[in-house]
Amino acid sequence: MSTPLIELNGIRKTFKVAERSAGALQAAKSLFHRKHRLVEALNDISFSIREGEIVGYIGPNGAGKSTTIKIMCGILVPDGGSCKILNRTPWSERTAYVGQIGVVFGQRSQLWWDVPVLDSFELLRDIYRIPEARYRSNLSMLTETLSLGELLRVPVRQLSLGQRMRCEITASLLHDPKILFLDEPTIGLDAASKIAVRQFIKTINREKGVTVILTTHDMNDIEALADRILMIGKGSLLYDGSLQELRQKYGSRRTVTVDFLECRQQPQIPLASLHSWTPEQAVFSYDSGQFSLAELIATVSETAEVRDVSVESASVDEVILQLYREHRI
Ligand SMILES: Nc1ncnc2c1ncn2[C@@H]1O[C@H](COP(=O)(O)OP(=O)(O)OP(=O)(O)O)[C@@H](O)[C@H]1O
Repeated sequence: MSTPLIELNGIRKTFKVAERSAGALQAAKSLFHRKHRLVEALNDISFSIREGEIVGYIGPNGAGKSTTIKIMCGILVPDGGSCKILNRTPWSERTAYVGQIGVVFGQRSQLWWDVPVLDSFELLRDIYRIPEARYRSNLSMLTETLSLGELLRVPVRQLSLGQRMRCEITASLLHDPKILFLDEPTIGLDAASKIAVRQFIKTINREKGVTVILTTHDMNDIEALADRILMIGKGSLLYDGSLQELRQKYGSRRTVTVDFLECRQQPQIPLASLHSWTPEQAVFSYDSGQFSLAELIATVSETAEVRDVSVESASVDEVILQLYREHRI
């Protein structure tokens, strides 16, 4: 087995935050006696990632995802622990390191706001010292795949969010990075742009072997992309495994809608929860590990004649929510 490309061991990070008092008098007092509190953003985070993986880094708001990504990109220095990526320590070997990674922060831009997109790309070419031939071929591949076309001549501030995001992704890949860090890459995008971005991420992973680490709150991103999920909560790593394993563990809940010709009596099914009931329709949820749909229908049919049945499995959001609940985060 190949050695890990990314290795974090016991990473810790605490932020010191100034406390503000309410009211003018208290605010004036706090100018002289400033109170601080400590926010433990990361507490002993360890994981390793191999070349070619697509890893979804998930967790609720404030869990520590962005802090971890910033440490892995060399933007933040942890208080403790070690982080080796491509055999380098990101924050202490930044100059040599940044040429090997690509970074997209969905909420922040790496492009120069007032100049046409192409000027930003050319600046990046000079910063990363990308040979002209490689720059041209990468730019033409990315322009075509991400349908940039006319956008290249437009100043960044005039782009829509979806257009800008496609340009950000291009900017992060011009220098052929080995690893791509994506912090909420589909935030605010419309359905078509989300699908285009996801497909593109898959393509560069498959065709160029780029290792991808992405944080997201959109579980469809995870479903479409991630081979593996790392889940963080209150600064600690709580889950490392596949979505498939999670589905097996938490995804056995089913919602069943039963249409009746006429049901005069409230249907009762042991071990299933009845959510709603009218003489025409009843909605239940049940655990498919406990009994089968056939058994459920047979029991309901004892009460009234069944006209139609539809079943829904738990969505990825529901599966992830159950995982959050189990860990009380
Ligand atoms: N620069 C900072 N100064 C003070 N506290 C910070 C700073 N950056 C992050 N924090 C705190 O550290 C914790 C983790 O924040 P982080 O941004 O890593 O979470 P996140 O998982 O990315 O959240 P979200 O999903 O909301 O973006 C939070 O409590 C946050 O308030």
